[in-house]
Amino acid sequence: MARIGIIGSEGRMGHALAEAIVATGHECSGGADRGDDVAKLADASDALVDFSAPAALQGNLHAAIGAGIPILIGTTGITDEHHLAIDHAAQAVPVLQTGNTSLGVTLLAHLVGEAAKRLGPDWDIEIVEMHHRMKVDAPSGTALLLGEAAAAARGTHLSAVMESGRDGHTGARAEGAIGFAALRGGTIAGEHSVYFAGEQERLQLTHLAENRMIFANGAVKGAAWLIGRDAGRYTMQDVLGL
Ligand SMILES: NC(=O)C1=CN([C@@H]2O[C@H](COP(=O)(O)OP(=O)(O)OC[C@H]3O[C@@H](n4cnc5c(N)ncnc54)[C@H](OP(=O)(O)O)[C@@H]3O)[C@@H](O)[C@H]2O)C=CC1
Ligand SMILES: O=C(O)C1=N[C@H](C(=O)O)C[C@H](O)C1
Repeated sequence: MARIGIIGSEGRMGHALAEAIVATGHECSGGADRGDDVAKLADASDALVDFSAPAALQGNLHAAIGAGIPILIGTTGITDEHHLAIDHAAQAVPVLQTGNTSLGVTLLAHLVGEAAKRLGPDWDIEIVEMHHRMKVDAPSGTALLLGEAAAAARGTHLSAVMESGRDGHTGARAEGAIGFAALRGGTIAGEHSVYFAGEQERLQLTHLAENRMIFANGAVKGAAWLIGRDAGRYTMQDVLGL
């Protein structure tokens, strides 16, 4: 039984996470929201899970380091600067950052890498995602994670090949580009499709989240797995053994 502290506890994921923690026999050590003392929550916890906002990230990492406990970061919309801060924190405590904690997307990322590797550079890669009307960041963290998996399989970095937000006279698609499109509406928990478009044929890999409990359950699994690990940066692939 682990004591798990929730950052962003009043949000959609915060509520789902509280439910998942109890359902899996763990204990919720409390919640921290805007203006609350995260260090106090960290002191009462065996692990922290962050589903809040990028602005809170640095303070959350400090709190985890101060208490000497692991932290799982599920918050999306984070920048290169945030990633550097995560790398730095991972020298002191176990840190897992991911745009998606679900089993299905973790496996999908692996499949996308395989497809990108085996199909080769002639197949154009496009990633389409759709989320509920309240989502504030685009492309989604999951879309970026899938794009990174495809780019890595092609021996490059997503930042070098990413095409996002096409509008107007864009010119032809750049060779080797990985394109992104983001749709928003309704109450959709999360849909991601990765298209591999070749000559006269197309492969489409899709994940449909029917309920955000899949993210909450994965986050609890990840947080519990981090407890007792050496300091370092971990992934959901590590947790699920994929
Ligand atoms: N990795 C994954 O598997 C998943 C990641 N996510 C990501 O998790 C994040 C949260 O999503 P969701 O729950 O839907 O969003 P919500 O907006 O419903 O919840 C976010 C919560 O965090 C609070 N918050 C905002 N700023 C801070 C801060 N500085 N310190 C502490 N708390 C703060 C918000 O409070 P207030 O209302 O006052 O702003 C709100 O209660 C998003 O980035 C989302 O993309 C979501 C699902 C799965
Ligand atoms: O904001 C959400 O809701 C979600 N965010 C994550 C993302 O940005 O990919 C994960 C999931 O798709 C739901």
